Amino acid sequence: MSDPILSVTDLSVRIAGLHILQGVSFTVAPTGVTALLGRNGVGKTTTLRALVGLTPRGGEVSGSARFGDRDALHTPTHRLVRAGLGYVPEDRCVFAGLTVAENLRLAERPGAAPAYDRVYALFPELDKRSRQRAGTLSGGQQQMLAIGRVLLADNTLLLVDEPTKGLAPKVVTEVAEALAAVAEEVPVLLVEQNLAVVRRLARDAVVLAAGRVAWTGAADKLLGEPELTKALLGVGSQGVHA
Ligand SMILES: Nc1ncnc2c1ncn2[C@@H]1O[C@H](COP(=O)(O)OP(=O)(O)OP(=O)(O)O)[C@@H](O)[C@H]1O
Repeated sequence: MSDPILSVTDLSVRIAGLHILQGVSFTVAPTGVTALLGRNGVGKTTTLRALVGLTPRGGEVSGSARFGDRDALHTPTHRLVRAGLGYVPEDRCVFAGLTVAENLRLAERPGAAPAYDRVYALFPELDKRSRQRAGTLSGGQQQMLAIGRVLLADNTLLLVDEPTKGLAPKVVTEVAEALAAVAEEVPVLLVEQNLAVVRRLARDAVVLAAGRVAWTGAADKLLGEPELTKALLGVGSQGVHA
């Protein structure tokens, strides 16, 4: 098997006196989608934020996260971004007062030609709405803008946090379809609560529990065993279809 694109070893994060991650180790394959799963509040977002150097001020991070020839935990965020690490945060973080086109322009990287063709082929809606203020887009359109922004550059790994959260079922399907297309080009570490989306997209799964990795393996194996799914995630997987 090819080398992982990301190898996380013994990642620990303490924030505000809480030992949230207590020695998390896992790898992300260089192709396809790896789902990072776990019950609410287990530390999935904390993991992604630690990987991109966005742990809240005062938080303590230790361990290592090998990304290419770097340790992501000891590399400033802007260098990681330049090295091809794309991050789509949970709250989307679009600039509400700016237009769609302006949001995209801000995401251009100096010295690299922005791939507007790729973004508009995947999300034609962004092209149509280029002059609309991002704050007036629907939740699904804002999510597309947040994903579109990272796709302007040639990334080698995307970290995507709960992209379907709060979206209507039809829009969940649209976003999942778009991510499936994205994942054909670039590997994705995906935090996702919607197991239908996980089933649709993920080949590999990593499950966090009590600050550690509780299970890793094939996503379809996890979701194909209702008792395992229930034990690890606290929810059933039956009747889950994207
Ligand atoms: N800045 C912070 N200050 C205090 N506690 C925090 C902070 N950030 C995260 N936590 C706590 O750390 C734990 C993990 O949070 P995190 O958001 O990583 O979980 P999660 O698995 O992504 O949850 P969810 O599935 O609900 O989004 C939670 O108990 C949360 O309250």
